[in-house]
Amino acid sequence: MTTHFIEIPSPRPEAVVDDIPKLTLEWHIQDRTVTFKNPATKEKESKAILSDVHGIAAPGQFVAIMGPSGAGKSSLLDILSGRVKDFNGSVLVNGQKWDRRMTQCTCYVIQDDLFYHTLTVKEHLLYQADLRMAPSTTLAQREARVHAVMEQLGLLKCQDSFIGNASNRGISGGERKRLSLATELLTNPSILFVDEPTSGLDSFMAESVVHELQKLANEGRTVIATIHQPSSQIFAMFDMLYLLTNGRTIYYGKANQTVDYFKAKGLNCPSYMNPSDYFMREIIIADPSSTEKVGHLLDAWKNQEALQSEVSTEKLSDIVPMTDGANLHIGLMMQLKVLCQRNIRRLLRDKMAFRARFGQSIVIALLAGLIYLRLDMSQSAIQSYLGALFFITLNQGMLAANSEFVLIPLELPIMLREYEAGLYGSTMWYIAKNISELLVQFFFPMVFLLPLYYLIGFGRFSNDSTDLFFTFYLILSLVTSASVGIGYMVSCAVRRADLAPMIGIVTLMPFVLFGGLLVNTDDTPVYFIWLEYLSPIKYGYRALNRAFWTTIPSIPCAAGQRCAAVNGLQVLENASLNEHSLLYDSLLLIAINIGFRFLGLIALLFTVHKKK
Ligand SMILES: Nc1ncnc2c1ncn2[C@@H]1O[C@H](COP(=O)(O)OP(=O)(O)OP(=O)(O)O)[C@@H](O)[C@H]1O
Repeated sequence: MTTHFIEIPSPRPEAVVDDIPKLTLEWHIQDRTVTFKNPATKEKESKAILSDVHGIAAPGQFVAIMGPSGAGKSSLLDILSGRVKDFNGSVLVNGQKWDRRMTQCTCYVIQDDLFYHTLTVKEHLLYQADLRMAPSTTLAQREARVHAVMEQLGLLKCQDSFIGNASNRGISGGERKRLSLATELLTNPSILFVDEPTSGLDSFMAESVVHELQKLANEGRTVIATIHQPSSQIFAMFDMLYLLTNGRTIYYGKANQTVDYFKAKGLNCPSYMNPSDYFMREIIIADPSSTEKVGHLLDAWKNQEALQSEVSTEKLSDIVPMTDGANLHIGLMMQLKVLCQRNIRRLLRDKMAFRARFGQSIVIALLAGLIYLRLDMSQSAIQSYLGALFFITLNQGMLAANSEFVLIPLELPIMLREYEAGLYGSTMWYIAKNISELLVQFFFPMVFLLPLYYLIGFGRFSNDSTDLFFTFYLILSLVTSASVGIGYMVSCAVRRADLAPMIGIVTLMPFVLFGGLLVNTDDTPVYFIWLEYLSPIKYGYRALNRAFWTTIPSIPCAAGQRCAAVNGLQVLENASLNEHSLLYDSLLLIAINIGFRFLGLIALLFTVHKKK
């Protein structure tokens, strides 16, 4: 008989790990129907994406779910892993209903490997161990576990390499996939759900990742993976094959018996052809003749469907997950600490972003400093000073908000993934982000202000130039922080890196218009007054002006000349900037900052709620 398989030496049961609870998963799905709005007809439509789908996966088995595109593979995996609960039918673990405790014995390895690219492999795993492992574990135990999973998945040699991303080359695609697996293995799960572990990998990398999955199954775990176009070598590593087409099961059984099964149904896989390619071609529904052929195959499977795998006898009540069911989550303070530490480390590591922001601050400061270099105090200079102070406030506000418009949407998928894995609440992530990034909001205003202040010479007319400098610095830091608050609010609400900057600019523009220079406060239309109250630019600009002009006792005014103002106080009065004290504006900057951040949190909670 022609063989379609290549023998791959496999690390069989001698590697079985005793302390993994043995879990058998059994599913009987009558149907899963989705309702959606048809964009063409604008009508609501229902579509059955899975019907009459049954199966069983035992400990030690590596089950591959395959089928043409749209067959329902990911939908099935979502149901089996408990991510989707809206279906008719049941999913049982060792014969009992899936409960929350069991979730701790399973993991879901997603297709998109999402990481903070400036962390190293080992750092990423250590933070994950801090977040995932039971609070009763010691640091030494967590480090030992991280070392063990790195060793298990062949990541030791790249443990100190940056993970990287598309623009900063880091570890390879295969290593990223293995890192995704390693992350989930930290808690030693019994059942692994893996969504397309080989996508985007070359054949060698794909094989090495599937080999790791095979090893994990051989250790006594139940591994269920959706796989696209496996090579013959990869196909030979599957224990069980679950073939779906059009939302229905067309075959489920031993992978190495598939060829014989289909041969008996009249589909003889040609010698030396990859069996998976052959089946995919034969079970795809493309035209009326294939509809009829596939219909016969579906009926044939239905007639002989018998799930023979043995159900594990281990009782669910005896199973103690490694994460220690009673005390799964680390405390809130520990979550906050780990999230803050991780955020600070990844930000400090992002040297490119740091240099770009640093360079941007210096270049703009030098440019503005040279334009307004050592301005004299004269009637014509009043306008220039007002312009310089507005530009300084505007620049800090715009730059600070702008960078957040893009950064949060890029970070949200990582947060959502970790949130779904139950590592922390979204509020805790947001609080940690707010705290850990505060330092940055006080650093860059200093970089910007230091050269600019002395180039323009704001302190020349003051008795205490240093005091004025630090007043300027404090105001600019508060403007920066409030603008970051706007950035958080907009990006948490919009959630898309391509749209958030556009919406962000539209949000900022009214704050700029009513910032105090372009429209005199006394001339603001009544129906837009509320925008003035929310503008950090206005409070910042007004506070800077008050700090500066109160140091100007007189402005030269020649006899017969029409003078706009003869001292600083008059300038403030003419521009309607004399209404409130510096403390008042500073407190309002803090208040709107808290308000924007609070709205950002509400938007984030809404995003998370919608994802559920
Ligand atoms: N929420 C939804 N609304 C509308 N259609 C959906 C929804 N979820 C899934 N589908 C449809 O159900 C079918 C199965 O989708 P699923 O993603 O499970 O297929 P798949 O086999 O994983 O496909 P692929 O291999 O291309 O990823 C597809 O036709 C898909 O368009």
